[in-house]
Amino acid sequence: ERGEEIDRREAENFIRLHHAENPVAGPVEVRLREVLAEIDQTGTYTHTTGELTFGARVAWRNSNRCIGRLYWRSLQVRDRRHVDTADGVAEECVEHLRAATGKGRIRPTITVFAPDRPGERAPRILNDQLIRYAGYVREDGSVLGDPANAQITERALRMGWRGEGTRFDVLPLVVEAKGALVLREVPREVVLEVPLRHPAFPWFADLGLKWHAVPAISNMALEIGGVTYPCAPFNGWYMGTEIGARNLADRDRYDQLPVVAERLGLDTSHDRTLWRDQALVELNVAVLHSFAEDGVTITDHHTEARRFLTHLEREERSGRVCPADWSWIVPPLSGAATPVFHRYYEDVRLTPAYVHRPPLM
Ligand code: HEM
Ligand SMILES: N=C(Nc1cccc(CNC[C@@H]2CCCN2)c1)c1cccs1
Repeated sequence: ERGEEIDRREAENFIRLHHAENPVAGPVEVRLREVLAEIDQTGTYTHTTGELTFGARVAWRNSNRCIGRLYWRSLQVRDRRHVDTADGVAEECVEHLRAATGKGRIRPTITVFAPDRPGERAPRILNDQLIRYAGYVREDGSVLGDPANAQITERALRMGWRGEGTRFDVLPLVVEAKGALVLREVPREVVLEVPLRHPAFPWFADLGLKWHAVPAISNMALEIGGVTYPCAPFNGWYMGTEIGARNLADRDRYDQLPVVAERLGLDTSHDRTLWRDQALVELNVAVLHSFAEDGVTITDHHTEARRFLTHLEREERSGRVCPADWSWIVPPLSGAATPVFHRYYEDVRLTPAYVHRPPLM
């Protein structure tokens, strides 16, 4: 079958956007004629590397749930559209982590693999992120590690993988392409981690908590001008609250608030003592302090909120709408203590875009 028919209007809109914002790309009519002719002949068209790079950056600029868009122009784009085997994709994901991590100076990077082609499905990474901690479900239903990753952990175990059995076992990549399913360990040298300690409480280090430096999303598709790239892992750096207010705090994640509150000597007998809130703050202080002390890029929610409003004002000065989803932009800790809380946004959907892929059946 011809795969989904490329929407000619989407293609034309994107080519016009590219030329409007990049005059160096030359006369738009010439490129438009080429693209529309290629669609007529083959049912799709191939982006130039320049178009792909611009498209990936604008898709970030259009991401209405992202607070970190101020640096959208600096996204590093690794054009790997010629890579379409499971082994090739796994290898390039490892190289992506090496390139993006540095020694802690994290570089926002995306690797774009082969798109869906008429008659040939694109490769897919089954992990939600390139670096994830295993979640082992035990007989009594409790989970050792990250409960959010129980399903992919189960799949990896069924495929023969074995972890060390700690709370922070890095999962292998599971990649599917051309009907093959491949398991690939992520080499330790490309997995930078930060052990968590607190500047004022020596006992904090004894909790044995740590987190990985690089968040790299591998379960979203990149849509540019009617072409879908289902396999396009991208990374930035963390905002501390993601680790301290969600990953380590949520009850269906590492559920560490009661542990931290106990060690703080708080009265946890009633919510109204706000023991959860006090534990949250100290957990987030520990995350920001540990990353900064190890020279690993991270941002706090106050700084990031200010940067986002700077970005929004710049976009409006450029005559563009800056779409934003209030419920995702406002941080999960101290919302009203940040400036992004105290205003409205336009939650429109623009393309190019990063979209959630339909779940694999
Ligand atoms: C450079 C530093 C960056 C920071 C600090 C940042 C921060 C964030 C945060 C905190 C979220 C909400 C995540 C959640 O609550 O689970 C988010 C969402 C998002 N970010 Fe960014 N981001 C950054 C870079 C990027 C880059 C490089 C891209 C893509 C090229 C990107 C695309 C997105 C998208 C698509 C979402 C929404 C995800 C969804 O709908 O599930 N961000 N960002
Ligand atoms: N800092 C980051 N955080 C981030 C961005 C997009 C998506 C996610 C993961 N979000 C999924 C979780 C689980 C449900 C709601 N939040 C994290 C980045 C990840 C990749 C680039 S920036």
